[in-house]
Amino acid sequence: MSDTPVTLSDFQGQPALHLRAPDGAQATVLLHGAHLVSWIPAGGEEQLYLSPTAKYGLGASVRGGVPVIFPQFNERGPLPRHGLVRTRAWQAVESVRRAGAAIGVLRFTDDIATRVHWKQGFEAELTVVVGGNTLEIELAVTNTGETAFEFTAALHTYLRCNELLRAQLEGLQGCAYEDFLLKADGQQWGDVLTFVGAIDRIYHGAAQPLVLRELGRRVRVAMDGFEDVVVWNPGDDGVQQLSDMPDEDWRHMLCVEAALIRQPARLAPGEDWAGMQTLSV
Ligand SMILES: O=P(O)(O)OC[C@H]1O[C@H](O)[C@H](O)[C@@H](O)[C@@H]1O
Repeated sequence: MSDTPVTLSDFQGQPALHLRAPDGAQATVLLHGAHLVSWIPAGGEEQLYLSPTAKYGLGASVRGGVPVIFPQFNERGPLPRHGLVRTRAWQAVESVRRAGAAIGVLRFTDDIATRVHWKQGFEAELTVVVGGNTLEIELAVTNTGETAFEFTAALHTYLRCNELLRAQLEGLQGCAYEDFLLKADGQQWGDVLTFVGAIDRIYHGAAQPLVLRELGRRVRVAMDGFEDVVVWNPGDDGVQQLSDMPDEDWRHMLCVEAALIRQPARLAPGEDWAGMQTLSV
């Protein structure tokens, strides 16, 4: 029904929450991984990149949208790459409309499969708020166990680009970064980052918001609670190693990830943490 803010729908054969604000702004979140796969601002067009050859279903990590990374970023620790929750089913726990926005909340609780890798009790909650020209994504984590734990995390957002080679990312001036490809540290001198191919950097201490700009459009990316920003694109060579992305598509996406990597968060039993990424056009 058109005035229902959130409906359970089907996306590529997967159960998904479809959020629709009164002004027509929309977002779609798979229960699998609490993975956002689409965001269309009011009166606008799709702002996220989603690979047309993405894989879905049991155990798959979806190429594009917003993967939720927790409790370990990449291979920086003993756990599976990018953690334990992006390939698991979450539960839809709440859907409401407030102040012109549609809101969906999904939850994941530790289980026997996560405890095989990580013995901690935890609850992760993803809240998605869509309305007008804005999308808010909040990740909250609670330590529900008996012992303290540390974690790293990210909202691994794939922004859509018309042409990456003519796009620029602004707002990282002065930030220190770790370059994963060059295995070197650096510092961003100019305010404008442009792209010629692969990039994989973790920036620290970003001024906010960042702006991804290209001819005729721009997307702002603000962060709260996430201290790092990962900027990733596989480039021409790297994309050929990805079985779930067409070769030419590296020019149509840029990951600008709200991340917590350099300084992991530590939660004592009963404590919680939350971080938010806000996208706006
Ligand atoms: O292919 P995935 O496991 O989804 O990882 C995709 C990318 O994620 C992050 O951006 C990392 O910084 C990259 O090193 C990694 O290649």
